[in-house]
Amino acid sequence: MMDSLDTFRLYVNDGLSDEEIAAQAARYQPLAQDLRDLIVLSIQSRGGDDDILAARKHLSDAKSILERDRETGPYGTRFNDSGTFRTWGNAAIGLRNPIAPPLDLQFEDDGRVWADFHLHAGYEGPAGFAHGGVSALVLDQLLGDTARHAGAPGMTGTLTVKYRQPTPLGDLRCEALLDRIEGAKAFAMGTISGPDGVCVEAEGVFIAPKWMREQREHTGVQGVQ
Ligand SMILES: CCCCCCCCCCCCCCCC(=O)SCCNC(=O)CCNC(=O)[C@H](O)C(C)(C)COP(=O)(O)OP(=O)(O)OC[C@H]1O[C@@H](n2cnc3c(N)ncnc32)[C@H](O)[C@@H]1OP(=O)(O)O
Repeated sequence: MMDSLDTFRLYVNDGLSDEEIAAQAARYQPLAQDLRDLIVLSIQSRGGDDDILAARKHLSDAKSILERDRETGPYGTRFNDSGTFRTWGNAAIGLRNPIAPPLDLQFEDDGRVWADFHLHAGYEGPAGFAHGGVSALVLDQLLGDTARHAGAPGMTGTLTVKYRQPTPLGDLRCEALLDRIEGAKAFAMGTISGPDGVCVEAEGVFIAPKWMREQREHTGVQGVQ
């Protein structure tokens, strides 16, 4: 089990300049998008044996190239001296993660957090609709980031999800607000909406873990992102 020390090892100031970060984003983001396209093609291709074998050979070559120089393990949270944070492996917002829809969260001054996003055919649960676990993933991230945006970052303690109507695949919007903060706990609520209105509602409790609260007491620093 990871303890708080292990967690801190995944919070790294890697000293990159903002220019270097922008160059990395420009390099790796298109790769994640290509892989997202491949996820959809894996489901939708009608290729025969020859086409699929040929495509797999290209993918195998791509894997060999990408393996030449690589890291191992999770990406963690990286930041630099100017305070640019990167969670590029994150399953919901990670710029380098093709599993992420991704959510491009918008943070408003009034505390509201929202994103327009797209769920492709790879997020299917019931025929033609989004998997309920994927909706929960989106809402967990959205509400967690809403708590963080309000200055109360924390781990999800409880996420309550109410599925009002099936969520169609395709273009969707999610939005959330902070409800209140009580000590170590921040309460946020939000929705996912499709063309016919709200499909999913959620409430979440985000809790600053004990070690983070102790760190705050000792250092006065609010904690990690
Ligand atoms: C690495 C760290 C960075 C964190 C900063 C991240 C910020 C960046 C945000 C970006 C957005 C990410 C969005 C994705 C977020 C996930 O996906 S997180 C992953 C899923 N969640 C987890 O794995 C959490 C696992 N559980 C835990 O780590 C611990 O049980 C918790 C939730 C941190 C609480 O532990 P604790 O600090 O020891 O709690 P404890 O002192 O016993 O209780 C504190 C208070 O919380 C209440 N409480 C405790 N557990 C619960 C619960 N499960 N439900 C409701 N209330 C509870 C207690 O009753 C108590 O209330 P009061 O008595 O103060 O009224």
